[in-house]
Amino acid sequence: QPIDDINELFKWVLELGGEINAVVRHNKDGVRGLFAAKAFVENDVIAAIPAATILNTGSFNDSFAVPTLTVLRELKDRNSRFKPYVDMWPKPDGILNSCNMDLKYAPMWKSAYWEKSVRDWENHLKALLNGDLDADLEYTIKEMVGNDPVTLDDLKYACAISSTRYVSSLRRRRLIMAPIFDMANHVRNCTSTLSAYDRGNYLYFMAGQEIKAGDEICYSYGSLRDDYSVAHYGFLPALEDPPLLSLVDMPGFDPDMPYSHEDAPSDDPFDGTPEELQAEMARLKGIYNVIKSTPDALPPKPKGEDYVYDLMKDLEERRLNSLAYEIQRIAGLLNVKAEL
Ligand SMILES: C[S@@+](CC[C@H](N)C(=O)[O-])C[C@H]1O[C@@H](n2cnc3c(N)ncnc32)[C@H](O)[C@@H]1O
Repeated sequence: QPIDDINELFKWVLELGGEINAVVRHNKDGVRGLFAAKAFVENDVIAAIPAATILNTGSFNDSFAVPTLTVLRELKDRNSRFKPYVDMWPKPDGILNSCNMDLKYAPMWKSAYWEKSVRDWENHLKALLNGDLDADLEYTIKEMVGNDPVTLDDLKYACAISSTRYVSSLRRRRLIMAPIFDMANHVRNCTSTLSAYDRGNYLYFMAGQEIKAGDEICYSYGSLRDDYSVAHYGFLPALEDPPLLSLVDMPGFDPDMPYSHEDAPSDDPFDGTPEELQAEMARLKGIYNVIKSTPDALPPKPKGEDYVYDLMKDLEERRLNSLAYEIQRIAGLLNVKAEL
């Protein structure tokens, strides 16, 4: 995630009437992020982003093809009016989520749900490329990008860019991509907010509390569980204490219910009658044993050689730790010894 072209982006946003009280640099983990250029108190404006710089990537009801093709259109258009913004998007090797994860990693999920999800994304994007979905789509590839050649990798990249960067505002119920704001990295309990898009033609990014000059500015992408965060954003959030079960390992997880940030699963620890606790402990042990006994699909690699491999192994370790923690907690309630 380079920062060479950041001045062009800032210049463009300011020329179009924006205000930016932040700078972009890499944080201690090497991740590009947004940092306070001055001290803020609650409700101070971190950035005022003019409407003319915001990319509208479709409605909540549109298919995945709309944000994907909107981003692809701007990537392919040499005269895009969003060029200073497009130039700051991560390059294909600097972005990862289910849209562009190589299928060789799919078995590393050790979860039927997530493995299917990654394979489904590839199949959707292939169907989009082949025109198999045209009759069901809001826009076809040709309608959006004309005669420029389009590859599966182009679609995977555009899909990953849009789905890791769009946001919605309370008033304007669209998927929108807002420069500067979208440089803020995730912190689960971050209090900074995005205005509803109801004051003038600006989207305001506002401090949720005091922020010291030079501190990294965060935004909460929601209550991301580790597995959900890897699938949708390609990173593991800060470790929680006590550890949180992965989304797919939670007692109420229903593979047929789409996940919604507004209705995120509860963090309240499971409780019930001794029979219910016994059943829950057995369910968790079952998952734990399946993960432990599933052989790795890829040969071991030294740490630091392959980002995706390391990420998937770290996710597996976190999953096992959170399962072990929860099994032990329930065993404590039942006054029995947890055998793992
Ligand atoms: C909206 S962008 C944030 C800005 C991004 N770092 C950039 O330079 O373009 C979302 C992406 O940033 C990265 N990211 C966000 N929060 C992160 C965090 N807490 N730790 C590591 N990477 C994070 C992930 O790659 C994610 O897909």
